Amino acid sequence: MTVKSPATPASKIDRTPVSTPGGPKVKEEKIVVTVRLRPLSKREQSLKDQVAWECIDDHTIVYKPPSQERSITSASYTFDKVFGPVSLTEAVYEGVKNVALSALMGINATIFAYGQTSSGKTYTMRGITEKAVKDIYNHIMNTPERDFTIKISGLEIYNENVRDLLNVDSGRNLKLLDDPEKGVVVEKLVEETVSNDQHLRHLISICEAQRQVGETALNDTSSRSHQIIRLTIESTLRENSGCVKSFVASLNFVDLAGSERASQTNADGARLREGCHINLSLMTLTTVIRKLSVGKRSGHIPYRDSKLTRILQHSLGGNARTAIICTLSPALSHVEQSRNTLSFATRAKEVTNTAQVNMVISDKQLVKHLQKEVARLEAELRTPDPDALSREKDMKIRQMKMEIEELKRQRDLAQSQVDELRRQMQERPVLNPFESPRPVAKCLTFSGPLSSKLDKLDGKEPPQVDRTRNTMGRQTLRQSSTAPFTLMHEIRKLEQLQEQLGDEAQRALEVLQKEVACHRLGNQDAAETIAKLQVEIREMRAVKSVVKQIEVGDVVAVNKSVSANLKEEISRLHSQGSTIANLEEQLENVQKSIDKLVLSLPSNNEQSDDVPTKSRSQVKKKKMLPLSSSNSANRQNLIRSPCSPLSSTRDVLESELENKAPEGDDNKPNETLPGSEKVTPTKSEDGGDISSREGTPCYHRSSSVNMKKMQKMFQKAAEENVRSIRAYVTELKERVAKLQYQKQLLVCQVLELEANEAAGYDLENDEGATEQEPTIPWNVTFCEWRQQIIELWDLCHVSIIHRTQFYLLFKGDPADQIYMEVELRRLTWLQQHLAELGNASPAHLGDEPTISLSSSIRALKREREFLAKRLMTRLTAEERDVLYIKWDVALDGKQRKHQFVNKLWTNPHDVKHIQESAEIVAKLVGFCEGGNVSKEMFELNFALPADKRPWILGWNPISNLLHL
Ligand SMILES: Nc1ncnc2c1ncn2[C@@H]1O[C@H](COP(=O)(O)OP(=O)(O)OP(=O)(O)O)[C@@H](O)[C@H]1O
Repeated sequence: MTVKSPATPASKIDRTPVSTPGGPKVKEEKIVVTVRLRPLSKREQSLKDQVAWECIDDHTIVYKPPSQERSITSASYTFDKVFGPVSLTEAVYEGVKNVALSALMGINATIFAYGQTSSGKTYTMRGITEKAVKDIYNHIMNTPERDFTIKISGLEIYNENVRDLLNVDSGRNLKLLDDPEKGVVVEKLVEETVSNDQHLRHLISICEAQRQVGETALNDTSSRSHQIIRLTIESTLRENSGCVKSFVASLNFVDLAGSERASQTNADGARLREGCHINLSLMTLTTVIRKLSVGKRSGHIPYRDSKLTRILQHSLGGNARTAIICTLSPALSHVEQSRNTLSFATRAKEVTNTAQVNMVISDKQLVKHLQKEVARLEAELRTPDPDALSREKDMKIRQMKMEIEELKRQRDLAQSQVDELRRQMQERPVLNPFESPRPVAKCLTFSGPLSSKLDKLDGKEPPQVDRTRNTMGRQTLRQSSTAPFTLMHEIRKLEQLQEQLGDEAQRALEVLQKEVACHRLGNQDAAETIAKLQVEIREMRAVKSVVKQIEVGDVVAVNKSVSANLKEEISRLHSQGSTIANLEEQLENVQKSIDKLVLSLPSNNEQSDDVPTKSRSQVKKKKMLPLSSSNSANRQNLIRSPCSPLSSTRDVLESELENKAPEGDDNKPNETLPGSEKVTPTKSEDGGDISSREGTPCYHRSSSVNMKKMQKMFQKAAEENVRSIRAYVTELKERVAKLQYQKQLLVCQVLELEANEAAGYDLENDEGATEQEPTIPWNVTFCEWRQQIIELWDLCHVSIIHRTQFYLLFKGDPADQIYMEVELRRLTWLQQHLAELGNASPAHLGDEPTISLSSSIRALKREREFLAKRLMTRLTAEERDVLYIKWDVALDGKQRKHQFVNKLWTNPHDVKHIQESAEIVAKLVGFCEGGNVSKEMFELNFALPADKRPWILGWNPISNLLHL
């Protein structure tokens, strides 16, 4: 049943155009032009007309006159597609299908047929319309998520009058109106809503039936009007989506009347009049096309000169995709008309349209939607739907179940990680520096991604690195794709090792305490030192307990939630930073105390020749007595701990035993050890009774020869002990520094992991890819990393003193890997940071320094000025001249020193240049290769990564020390 809605003609649809986000997407596109050459008609055949045209390929049609017509110039025409006499309408439709179906996506489309009378326009357009209708409905069937509404209107322009083909009663001449939004609209034109494809076909057939047709000499059923069938296709996402925007577009099927010659059509009377109107409007169309083909800005386009061009204005160089099918008769008798058609087609090829997706909000639709929504809410308020409530409850329960499952999974994962950790810890007993046969440095072993690296630090394994470390960037991302838990796991392990390190330090101090205890009895300075050390030891214990408290809390936290925010984790590490710094400070103090203690040792005192005899004898007594006591007190420990930092004293002690050195116990002064002879008090060197003079009954008697020997022996042992302790403390410091690096590395990984997550990297895939990468030797990686570092230094305008220091210190030792990696990561981050920042001023946060390209360049300039000054003080005039000559600085040039210094570290790709620059800067600054600069100076500040800036300032370069 036909649903007519005369009250809502196309021109009256209530709609508001809506721009697509970011403005309408306008697509410029040329009109699609195809040509269809029909077979000779029966009439033409009967007149023995000849075929004058041939489609030589899919795009080219050629005029091929019969032999007697050779005088006429042959010509060829090329189009988007040409179809020969045997081509089916299906094929022709395929050539314009895309244009037609654009209307389903909100893009206006027009397909029209142009050609002389009887060339096959109606024949072709019928087929095209039929196939388009079929495809439209197929699309609707396959797009259930959208609601489609199709409306149809039909009109003809007959003798320059517009008629409604669906409502012939509306009048013979409908008015054209200019709508500011929609352009030209036809007043009172009926637009019928289509219920289905059959309905649409039916309505189309009504239009065709209503069209003016007349018989001419060329065509029994010649269309005497231009026919426009317009489908308006609107589609909206289905109601429950809540979307009120719709695609809306019109699809025009235009079957033009054929151009004709009165002489050929034998028209007279009405036919002649029709022909005149037809030709007139087609001429306007041709003019419009011609003008458009040379560019839209070529002046006035006479759209208004005919109703046809007015109505089709959007389709001609406007907001529509347009396809023109030019139909041709192959007959030689129509060659001139065919040439005209091809000429029109050639012009049309050059016309550019600007189609865009049309979206509307229908006010009615919007109001309807809102009304529905209000009604639903009201209904809900009045009577809450028990089903809806229970559905909601079910959904929540399902959600909670899923969350519980996820939490369980995370808990199990955490548990398995903890178990694994435990297992590893059991397999690898905690190393006691006093019991382990291995050097203490070997305590730094890790499992997981860091383990190999740290093992390599020990220099045990062949120095090979993962290829993914070959370069930063993508490889780094892969490497950093460690799961958050693994990272936290690593952090925990580091903390455990840190605690272990604290224990070692503590034990070392205990030994030290015992060691120096002997001095208390005989040396005032030593006694003070001991007191100080004891305070330090207490403080260090306090530090350790703080660390422990934090760690215990965190282990619980880890078990509670594996997916805890990694940033919080880093904040926590940051808070520990000061604790670690305290520990280091304590170690520093201990070392100072030890230095002081060494100075106070008898050997140092002995060197003073001007010590009065009595004092010297007292000193001797003082040094002798406590030493014997000390060694006896510590002997068991030392013998038990062959690899302790005091292990070097072992030989001494053994030799002492071999020499049957006197033994005793402070607590059992009068007892002799089992098996030893009971000795009587003896005179000391100066003839006095030691026990009586010192008032301490615990000293062993010996001959003066033995005593001397013993004194020397114990003195030597004491010196060695203190030296060992000092070395050990230094080592501990280094290890603390390394731990700091490892933590920093983890922080980097966390940052990268977060960045990766934000960027949506498929970490698992990346990990998979990483596993397949073969490993490459460390020396190769080192060279690559160093080159990258040098280039990044240059890009980021890093201090050249820092570069020099770093370059000279890290030369490829596998143990340097961590320093190299941290530097590379730091610089990579810095480069990105500077690139992101551009010329913008960096924000200030509190008192912390800011980094920008300009500030870095300024700092580097200041540094070069400093070095230029040093050039004058550190080098002789001759040395300077040699350098000037070598570095191409004119000896008589102005500002030679600045010129020279400005050349240092400027070519990151020249190895020789880099090496020489480093050597010169080292000389100017006053440090030699690996000399007075320790790798520890590259210790990183452990800073909160949320800000990140302290990290990029992280190194403590010597330039800081120089207060540049
Ligand atoms: N490709 C074709 N194959 C076979 N027959 C065709 C083809 N094209 C057209 N014809 C036939 O040629 C005749 C004229 O076709 P048609 O009426 O479509 O021409 P027209 O261009 O619409 O003419 P007019 O402008 O006078 O209306 C018809 O009988 C039609 O069946």
